[in-house]
Amino acid sequence: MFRKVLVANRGEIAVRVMRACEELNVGTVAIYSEADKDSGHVRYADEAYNVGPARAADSYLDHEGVIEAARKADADAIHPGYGFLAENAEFASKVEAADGITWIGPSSDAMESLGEKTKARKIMKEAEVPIVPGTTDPVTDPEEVKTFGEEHGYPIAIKAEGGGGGRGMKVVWDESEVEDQLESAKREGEAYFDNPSVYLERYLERPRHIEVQIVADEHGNVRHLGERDCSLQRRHQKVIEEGPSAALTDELREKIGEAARRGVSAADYTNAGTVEFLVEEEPGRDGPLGPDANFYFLEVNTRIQVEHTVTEEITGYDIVKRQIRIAAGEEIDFEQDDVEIDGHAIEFRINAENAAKDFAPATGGTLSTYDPPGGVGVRLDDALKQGDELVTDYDSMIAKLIVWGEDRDECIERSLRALREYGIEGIPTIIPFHRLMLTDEEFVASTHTTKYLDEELDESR
Ligand SMILES: Nc1ncc2cc(-c3cccc4ccccc34)c(N3CC[C@@H](N)C3)nc2n1
Ligand SMILES: [Ca+2]
Repeated sequence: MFRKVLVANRGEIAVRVMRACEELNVGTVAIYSEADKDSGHVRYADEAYNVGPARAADSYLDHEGVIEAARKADADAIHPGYGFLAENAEFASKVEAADGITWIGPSSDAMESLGEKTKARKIMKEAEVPIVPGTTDPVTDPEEVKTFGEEHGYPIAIKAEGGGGGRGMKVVWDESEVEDQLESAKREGEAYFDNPSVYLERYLERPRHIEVQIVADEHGNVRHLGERDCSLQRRHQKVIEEGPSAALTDELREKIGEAARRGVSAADYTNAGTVEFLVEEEPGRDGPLGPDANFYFLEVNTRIQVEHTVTEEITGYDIVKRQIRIAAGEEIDFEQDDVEIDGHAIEFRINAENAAKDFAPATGGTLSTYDPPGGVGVRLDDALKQGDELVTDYDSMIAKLIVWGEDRDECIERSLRALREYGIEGIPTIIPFHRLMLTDEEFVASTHTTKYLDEELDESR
């Protein structure tokens, strides 16, 4: 086991990783930028190193600065958290090459191959994981798109090979849009991902977005820890995640979980990761998806995710501790059949944004009141205390409220109670928005699909 881990991140996820280290009797090292010198993750760590000015590129994203801090602290491992350098294969390979410092995450090779969407699709196809019908090689000219359209019909998704997350997708609704959309997809690919290559997929109009949590050790053991339903999104921004998915039958759950295991094994993937799928409601069917509903591989997230907490609450496994233990060479000590999903959990991202002003991020302020909720089934992952100054140099998420209930209804009731107890004054947050969502009948009926919030919000605006 490691002696000391440097957490190359900030905020709630930095404290989350340090809590796992504490339980493993591993020392904790924080890094911070000028903007974070009084922040919670610095307070929590055994020791802390300033890595530079507020600008992320000169601090949290500075490869050499982070590795130098690990050297100074004599840390023997680095955990990247999510965001920042978590999926940066180049940084991972620098850490792999740094003597005496272990990268807590998948190998840089696995990150490389799964980060390139066409390569990932080839690997999945080989492993007999269903992929969204489309190409596994890049397309370059409009004729190829039109031929695809004749064969598969419209709409077509044109995706950037280096894309993922909420970016890098153009939807072509009919043949007349092909030239323009192909050109803009290539331009965006070049601009955002430094890679103009694009590929095609049939565009699924009302899919559910299901993601499967994976843990895999360095001895060939791969387990899935069930799924999370992230269909409630706003402009590709997740605001509420939950698990298990009310839309899946046990049979479909098993099929999707086994497909995820096969896929990551084929990619020689290790540590924690998430396999994203789109699940297509059967035409004309309502309610839970039928046993032969179609599910398709979308992409792999080669990092711990914000919403890993939902899986921890319904399975009881501490995924971050598993990451650290796997990176230290330990074998996974449970079988797939030991994994049980118990109850229901919902995670609410607490963003310092003003929902009434189109979710505009807060521009500053002091947490004059900070009263966290508590009680049965209520978990709060944050790095805040009353009186803290809001740091606005990075993303707007300041905490995560995760609620567990014996079933989804109890989880919703308990969430409403926790959101009522959660007192924050001095900055705007989206807590009122979450309270509203929990009373929305489509949410409660859990029939929403990925386009839900954009439509809902557009109507309500
Ligand atoms: N062929 C095909 N059909 C429908 C899709 C719908 C989406 C999508 C669109 C809008 C919100 C989403 C939320 C979660 C997951 C996916 C989406 C989608 N995304 C959005 C970003 C990237 N993660 C992939 N790809 C899709 N691909
Ligand atoms: Ca190394």
